[in-house]
Amino acid sequence: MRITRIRLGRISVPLRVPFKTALRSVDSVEDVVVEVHTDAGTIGYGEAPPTGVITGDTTGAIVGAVQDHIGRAILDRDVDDLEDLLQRVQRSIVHNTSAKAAVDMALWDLYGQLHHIPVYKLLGGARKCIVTDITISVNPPEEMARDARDAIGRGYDCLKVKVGANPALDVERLSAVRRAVGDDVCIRIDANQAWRPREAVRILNAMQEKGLAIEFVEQPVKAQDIDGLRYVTEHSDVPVLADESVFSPEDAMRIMQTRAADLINIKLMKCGGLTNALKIASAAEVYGVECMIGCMLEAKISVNAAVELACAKRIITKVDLDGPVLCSEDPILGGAVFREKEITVSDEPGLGIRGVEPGRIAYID
Ligand SMILES: C[C@H](N)C(=O)N[C@@H](CCC(=O)O)C(=O)O
Ligand SMILES: [Mg+2]
Repeated sequence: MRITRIRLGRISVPLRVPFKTALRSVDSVEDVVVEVHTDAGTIGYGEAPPTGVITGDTTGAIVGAVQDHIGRAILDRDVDDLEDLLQRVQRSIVHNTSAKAAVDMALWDLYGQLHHIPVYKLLGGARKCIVTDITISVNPPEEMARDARDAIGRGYDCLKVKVGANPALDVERLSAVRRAVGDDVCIRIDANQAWRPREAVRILNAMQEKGLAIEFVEQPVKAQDIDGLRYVTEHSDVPVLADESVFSPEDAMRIMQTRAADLINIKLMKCGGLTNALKIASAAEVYGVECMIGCMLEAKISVNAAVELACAKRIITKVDLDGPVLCSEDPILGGAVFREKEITVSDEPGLGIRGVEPGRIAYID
């Protein structure tokens, strides 16, 4: 099975409500779709979101990286030479992890199709169903309490609450959310790098004193401030999960070896795809560090690839794959079934994606 063509397109999917974090505010998912075509008539699907504030990747950069570098490195080659292809993707250009992730997952998709096996089984096949949290955007406290109540009404029992936009409000925000949902709901928080280390410890301690029962805090301080991250890990009773501080497997190793965080958030868009995500998961198994599988604001093609990984590996104990359920519609055909918090992986060969609804993709030819 030879790779004959790489086709790119853009999709736009409106969100139910604006997505707001300490880093950005957006109304829709605007992603690049990658199709890797073969001479057997099969297509491998990938997707990449332009999350410039986290990965540095813009739409233009993703398109340019695939067209001018990554695509050229795999064109005319045999899908069965998977190991070589995956290495070619990673070596074709530095950085550009979202573009690499999109092509990497498309290659795993084709390899699974070639050998008639779903990717989650190829990678380990630990389970068929996972349960995701849902994100509550950072807003004034009463608005967040209302959004949290709505999420519980939709059946969610774990909330990922965004904080950090005006940190003086954060304890009040969490108090309002906890009051609104009661004690049985799991609440994790994500500061998206907004706090300074000592400020983080002060806020987390205040939340603990108020009995707000925070499961863990995600990325309390700047991505590059590993000493600051370790300071929060050592001085707060709330477990710390490293997100923006961990892109590569090397980053993950450094964090685990120096105990700078208690948990790691694996995202395909940060590490460059399933191939490096597997390395992070293996390193985490060695260190006994539980992982979360996360996503950017993404539609279902790329989140579906993350579902396959989560269903393959038991070291992934926490799931933040709410991209598709934050959207007001789903134009992607096939893949995992998202029934609000319950996600069931596809048993089709490869990643199980059948394409994008007609008229919903704008091809870049
Ligand atoms: C969508 C997911 N729940 C999430 O919060 N992901 C990121 C932010 C993604 C983005 O800005 O697109 C995170 O920080 O965990
Ligand atoms: Mg995060």
